[in-house]
Amino acid sequence: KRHKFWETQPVGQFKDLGNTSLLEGPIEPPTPLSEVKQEPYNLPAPYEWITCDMDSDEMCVEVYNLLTNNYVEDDENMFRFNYSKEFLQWALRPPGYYRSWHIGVRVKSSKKLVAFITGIPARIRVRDEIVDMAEINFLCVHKKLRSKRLAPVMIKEVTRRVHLENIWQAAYTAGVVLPTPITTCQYWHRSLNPKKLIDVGFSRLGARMTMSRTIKLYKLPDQTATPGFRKMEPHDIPAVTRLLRNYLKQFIVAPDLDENDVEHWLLPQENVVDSYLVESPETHELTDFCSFYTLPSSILGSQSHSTLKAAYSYYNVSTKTPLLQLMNDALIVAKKKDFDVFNALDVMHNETFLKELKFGPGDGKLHYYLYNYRLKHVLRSSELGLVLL
Ligand SMILES: CCCCCCCCCCCCCC(=O)CSCCNC(=O)CCNC(=O)[C@H](O)C(C)(C)COP(=O)(O)OP(=O)(O)OC[C@H]1O[C@@H](n2cnc3c(N)ncnc32)[C@H](O)[C@@H]1OP(=O)(O)O
Ligand SMILES: CCOC(=O)c1cnc2ccc(OC)cc2c1SCCC#N
Repeated sequence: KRHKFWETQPVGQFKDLGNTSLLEGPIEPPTPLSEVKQEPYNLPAPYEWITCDMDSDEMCVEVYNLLTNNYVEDDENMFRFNYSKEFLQWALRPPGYYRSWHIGVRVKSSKKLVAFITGIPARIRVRDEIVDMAEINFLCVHKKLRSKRLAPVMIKEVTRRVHLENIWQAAYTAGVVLPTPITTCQYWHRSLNPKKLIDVGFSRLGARMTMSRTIKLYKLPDQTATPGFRKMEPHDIPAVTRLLRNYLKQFIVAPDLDENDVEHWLLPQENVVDSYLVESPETHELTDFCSFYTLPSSILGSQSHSTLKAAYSYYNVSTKTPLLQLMNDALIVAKKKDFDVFNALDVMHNETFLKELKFGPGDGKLHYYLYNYRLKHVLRSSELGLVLL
């Protein structure tokens, strides 16, 4: 498959696979800032760049509407991600964020927003190296402007703006195969509302299974099982940071989170992110942690339902409570919060609980990528400690 754009980029190329003489690390050295292109890339005549100020509610609504109608759909066009406005503001304004990395394309005449791409700064550890990176996300071109090679221009422009901040690496995921994944993960789904998933056509009644038997199969207790299981609160930030930093050490690629990062990414926010921990009733020490984020999807082509309420496993740490029991408690609280499904990737230690907690494998894959950073070997998904939104 020809990748006319990606073959020009400093990313692992398919032709290099197996070439063991290539060293791990940056593919190209940084450019002197004076040599970074100062002006934006050219867009086709009718379009202009706009920097999207996500503090502006009006701008947020425009971004929300573009993504709601034009962002990622599954292969069967059953669902389309429907990130909420408050989720987008959370995802795009972490500590140290750059407004200039929130990039839109407008139609000059109508001022209509027709494309979007974002970056946020992140410290990512790769083995023993801590690398300042940009996490690239929300690349979206309006359905009516597809296949016009706009995406490469969007990507080059965000790259240019990231370079201007003296950052030379990036991390991103995609459902499509590009040069070259550092690992490929599988989505797993745990039904919480099996009747709805059957109504919309995602799940089918098992052979020799009635609807009531199916509902019973996925039924969860009303209360969590772990003594000391409670919602995370602000005063927990230092202990959660210690717990998470220590746990993530075991993975080859993982975020290097400090207390400011933990405060932003893991302090509960309604309809955005939920975090729970286990505080030992005897010693009051924090022993375990689990979290999930809220990402609804529009249900395309269903008369009976318009929105799927989905929870996505985020970062989980088990040091005393078995991960199986901790995640079952996460399922219980997600069900109580009326989620229809709890999704998880097979990253970190997730595969140790997926089958036992009645997750089923999805047919979608998620490929992880690094930009301008070569890894000697493809990673197993269990060697990955990074979850992107
Ligand atoms: C140091 C800092 C570095 C920062 C930058 C790092 C890199 C960040 C990279 C971005 C990470 C984003 C992560 C992220 O947001 C999470 S993945 C979600 C991406 N968005 C969607 O799937 C939304 C629906 N689809 C669309 O809006 C369009 O189809 C898009 C815009 C996807 C492509 O628009 P289009 O109208 O369908 O296509 P053309 O304009 O004609 O362009 C075709 C070229 O684009 C390549 N392509 C297609 N999909 C891609 C994808 N998901 N990543 C990267 N490249 C992708 C494709 O291989 C081809 O190049 P090739 O000819 O070489 O094969
Ligand atoms: C019921 C299980 O499927 C999903 O939750 C879901 C929802 N919305 C999507 C929107 C776009 C989409 O494009 C890949 C997939 C989904 C999926 S499956 C993969 C995500 C997970 N887990």
